[in-house]
Amino acid sequence: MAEPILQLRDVSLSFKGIKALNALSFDVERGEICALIGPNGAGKSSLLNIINGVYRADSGSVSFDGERFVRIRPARAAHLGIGRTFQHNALFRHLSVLDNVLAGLIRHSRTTLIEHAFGLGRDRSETRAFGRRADEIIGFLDLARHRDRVVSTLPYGVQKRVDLARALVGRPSLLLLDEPMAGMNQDEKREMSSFVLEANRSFRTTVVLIEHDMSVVMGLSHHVVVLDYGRKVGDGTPEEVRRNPDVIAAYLGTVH
Ligand SMILES: Nc1ncnc2c1ncn2[C@@H]1O[C@H](COP(=O)(O)OP(=O)(O)OP(=O)(O)O)[C@@H](O)[C@H]1O
Repeated sequence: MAEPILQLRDVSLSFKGIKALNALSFDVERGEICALIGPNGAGKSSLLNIINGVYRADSGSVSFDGERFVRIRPARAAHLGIGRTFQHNALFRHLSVLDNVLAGLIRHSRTTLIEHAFGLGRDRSETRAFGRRADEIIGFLDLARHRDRVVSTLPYGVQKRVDLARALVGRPSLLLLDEPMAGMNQDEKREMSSFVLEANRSFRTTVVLIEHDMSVVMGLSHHVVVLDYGRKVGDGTPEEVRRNPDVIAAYLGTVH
């Protein structure tokens, strides 16, 4: 069997005595959509922050694409192919959709400061290539009619799609989505789900997403991992997790 794209082994993290993650281990298979669920404060965002290097685990390890690390710098994570969106979108609100999507390529630039300053060959060809890639992803996410609009003037659901475009334009092999559907109505959630699924299928992007809406999780994911107080209480297919009594007690049975 192929090696999982992501392996977490005994990952622990504390904040001033609060155990955000407690000896957490699980695998994510290449090409799957894996949902991370659990009550508020269960440790889901902290885990994404460890995978893309925003936080350093106190102990344990993460292996991505065969490379094992305890701490990885965010720039290195992006370079290796880990893309990320944030819970509260971190877009440049006063810039256009196109400029925001192009910002997702900054870490992929090979142009030096000198080449950039003097508009030398590599700068010009890179600029053209980046423009093409940005337009491709803008088209893919049905954002073409918004391409030159300032982000702050767009509806919330469209802004979340711009955030997805910015994360996808770097062609990540692993895409981490922190509540991509938070605050959306049902139509917007359906639309966003179909774009996540399309990205997974068309680009073979492995997806790890945090989501609270169980109907979205059950409809979209191949694999569900359930956290409660930093511990794993469920790990399996959506059906297995739905039937797991520990999960029902920890999460599905509680008002969220
Ligand atoms: N930077 C931080 N400083 C201090 N405590 C933190 C920090 N980040 C997370 N925590 C704590 O770690 C625990 C896990 O938080 P985390 O945000 O990872 O949970 P979550 O499952 O993503 O929650 P939510 O669903 O509300 O986003 C919580 O007790 C939280 O208060």
